[in-house]
Amino acid sequence: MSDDTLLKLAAVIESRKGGDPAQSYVAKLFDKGTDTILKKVGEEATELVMAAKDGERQKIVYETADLWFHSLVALAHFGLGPQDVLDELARREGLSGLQEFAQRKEK
Ligand SMILES: N=c1c2ncn([C@@H]3O[C@H](COP(=O)(O)OP(=O)(O)OP(=O)(O)O)[C@@H](O)[C@H]3O)c2ncn1[C@@H]1O[C@H](COP(=O)(O)O)[C@@H](O)[C@H]1O
Repeated sequence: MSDDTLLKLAAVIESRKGGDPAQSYVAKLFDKGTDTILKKVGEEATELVMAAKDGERQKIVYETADLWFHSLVALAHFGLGPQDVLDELARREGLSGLQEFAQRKEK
């Protein structure tokens, strides 16, 4: 998956806002709202942890894809997108983890 794939998927997700929940899984999530979307993010994170504990490499990839996908839905729900996250990661480039941590404590 390239940055482009993330951006294209985000555009599809955005296009599902107000769509028919019977026709689209993403439209169904938007229709159900914040609690359902955040619950899915939590579930997918847990499934990833369980796959990682089992050490199943392909399952780890599969569950990470589910987590990234549902995170994109959550971002869209809050009026954000993958570019916002990519910008934040780019901002951190070159900072050591310790510098990043120190900056956070100042906020
Ligand atoms: N990448 C995904 C994607 N990954 C996972 N899923 C769905 O996420 C759900 C995963 O949840 P679970 O594993 O918990 O399975 P489940 O118990 O059946 O899920 P729930 O119904 O309980 O939520 C499944 O229903 C998958 O189909 C996805 N659904 C859609 N996409 C992308 O989103 C696009 C738009 O999808 P629609 O809105 O359905 O057209 C698609 O073209 C895809 O590119």
